[in-house]
Amino acid sequence: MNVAIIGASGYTGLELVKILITHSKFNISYIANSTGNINVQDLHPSLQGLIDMPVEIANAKEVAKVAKLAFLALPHKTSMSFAKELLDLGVKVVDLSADYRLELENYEKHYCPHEDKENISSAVYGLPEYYKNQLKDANLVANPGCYPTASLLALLPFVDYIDENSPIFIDAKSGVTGAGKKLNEITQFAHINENTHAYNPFKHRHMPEIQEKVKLLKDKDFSVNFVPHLIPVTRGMLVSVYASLKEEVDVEAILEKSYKNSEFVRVRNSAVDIKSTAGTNFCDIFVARNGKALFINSSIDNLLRGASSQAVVNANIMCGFEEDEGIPKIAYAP
Ligand SMILES: NC(=O)C1=CN([C@@H]2O[C@H](COP(=O)(O)OP(=O)(O)OC[C@H]3O[C@@H](n4cnc5c(N)ncnc54)[C@H](OP(=O)(O)O)[C@@H]3O)[C@@H](O)[C@H]2O)C=CC1
Ligand SMILES: CC(=O)N[C@@H](CCC(=O)OP(=O)(O)O)C(=O)O
Repeated sequence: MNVAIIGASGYTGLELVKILITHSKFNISYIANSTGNINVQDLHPSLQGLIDMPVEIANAKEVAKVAKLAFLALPHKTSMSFAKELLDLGVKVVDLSADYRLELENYEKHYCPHEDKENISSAVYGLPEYYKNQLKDANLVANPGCYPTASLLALLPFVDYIDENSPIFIDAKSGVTGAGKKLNEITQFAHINENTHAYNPFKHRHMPEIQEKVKLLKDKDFSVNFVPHLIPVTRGMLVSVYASLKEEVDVEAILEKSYKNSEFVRVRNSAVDIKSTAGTNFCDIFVARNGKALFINSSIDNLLRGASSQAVVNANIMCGFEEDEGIPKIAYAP
């Protein structure tokens, strides 16, 4: 099946190219960014000798001529205009941005006015462990944010057992590629090298995404206290959830049972680390309990399980292919 990658000059766009080059069912037929006029090998020298294609100036009508599905690795706000046009032209869309992740009211409260309101309700949230059936028939998939992916996979199995009257804290740490390739002050080498800090505590736009999905999936109005941190690594994300249980339950058994059929969640018997998932679609999770105090620990690669490999898993499910077709599983460790 021919597919397009729009936003191929960005960090997640490059990861999509790398995965799709060796995918046995998807064939890259169109690659674009905002300027075009370059070969993909010159855009990304790491791809030299592996793929020889022009990079186009993104144009939905041209996509529809050559591809049946498009991956949008674009900033939010930009994505929705392309998605709307592509869907009208009969092209399936996997959107890596935030544009279709939230219900309309929540989106407009935390982002901006939405320009494609009619497609929001048909978008399926692309967390395969919880939305697989809906994904099979989807034409539009909203790929989750990297922080919500790692946080929800850790938190959801325990939602029914957590005491809602005690605060729940999600402490999350991301490598700098999480911020995309554009320059900004906090991702500059001189700032983040040998440095680390929280940002947007309790105010990050992924907090409402986590809360909304807990409500939709578990019918619980949890208030989560989400604090992201930037750490001086290129890729990787570590999440630590702290909460109180209603009673002392067997948390390891709950976790095992939740993911016993999930190939891409690995239950670990000791605290997780980011190198063991870097380069893969795995989410590693560990849980521990001290009386009623609960600690859940998850790790993903922000660019892969947090974005591009999860996007390809979603596309596999949408197109009736094996879920793990072409999906990276071997970590970059050491
Ligand atoms: N980085 C991460 O870990 C994660 C990112 N995401 C989301 O995925 C999306 C992509 O992220 P990321 O790869 O990091 O972003 P980057 O900033 O690295 O890349 C953005 C891409 O979008 C392209 N682009 C921007 N505007 C246009 C336009 N008008 N027309 C065509 N192309 C355009 C850029 O092209 P050009 O070079 O021409 O400017 C570039 O290829 C974002 O929505 C992000 O929030 C989601 C989860 C994790
Ligand atoms: C380190 C860093 O800056 N991370 C980004 C999140 C990246 C991501 O996955 O978010 P979206 O897909 O919702 O953009 C941030 O905090 O905004």
